[in-house]
Amino acid sequence: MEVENVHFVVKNKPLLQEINLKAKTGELWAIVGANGAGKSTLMKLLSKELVPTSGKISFHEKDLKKYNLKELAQKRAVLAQQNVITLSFTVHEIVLMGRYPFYESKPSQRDLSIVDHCLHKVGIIHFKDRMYPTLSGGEQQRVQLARTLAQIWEVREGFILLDEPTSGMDLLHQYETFQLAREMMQKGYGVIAVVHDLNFALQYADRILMLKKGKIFASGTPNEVLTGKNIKEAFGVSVRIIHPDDTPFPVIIPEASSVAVI
Ligand SMILES: Nc1ncnc2c1ncn2[C@@H]1O[C@H](COP(=O)(O)OP(=O)(O)OP(=O)(O)O)[C@@H](O)[C@H]1O
Repeated sequence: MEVENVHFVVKNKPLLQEINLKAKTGELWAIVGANGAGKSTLMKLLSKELVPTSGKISFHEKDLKKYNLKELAQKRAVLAQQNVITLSFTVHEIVLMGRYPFYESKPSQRDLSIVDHCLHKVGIIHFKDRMYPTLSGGEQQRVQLARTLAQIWEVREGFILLDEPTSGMDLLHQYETFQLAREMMQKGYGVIAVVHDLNFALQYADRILMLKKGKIFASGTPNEVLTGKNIKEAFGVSVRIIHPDDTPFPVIIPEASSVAVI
């Protein structure tokens, strides 16, 4: 997935400017930045929910504009930031929606077994017959993750776009979600995820794109991008980055004295 000099403007207000990104399959990109930096807007452009005002986005070397939605749905899956569903669908029905691009009127046995497999994978098979609106926020998020996986499960060189995939999840499920994202990446998928927790980004991403006020502030490996200086400038928080002997990655700790009490 390649983004070349993309700008996105709404009512004369530039939300994104000069965005460049080249994400390959077999790579996990984390998009980080303060609230309002433009992360979700970029994810919407990557998923074709929005169209750039100028610049170009290509997917597998073809202009994203030239894909129809079904074709795109068979190659990439999106977990959006907001997934409000109040209708009385069961968990199974929601996850089966991930298979819609692959069947006409009736799901095949294969579709149904992929759905079960993804429900197992995300640890929610016991919710299969529950009504979706009765689940907690974190549980609903796991259902949406299972739907996203079900959509992409048999796609070769597919892309998974995750906008805050762990929002509402407890610590264990956050870890499991990032492990799963890495597992998918190792299977040959491309993964691009908006990540708020910089320690998760540091631990799990291959590459990081840091946005500030709609522009790229830094891009590169976690160690290159997640420096104390960059974090201070992009988030307004001083941090200490420590290197414990018993972890293979550094740990970012906010300096309490630098955070203003609201
Ligand atoms: N349709 C719109 N019209 C005007 N402003 C918009 C529109 N959509 C988004 N914005 C603004 O663009 C900026 C970027 O929004 P975006 O949702 O991409 O931020 P974000 O980095 O994902 O933030 P968060 O971390 O809070 O989810 C915000 O200031 C938002 O208010």
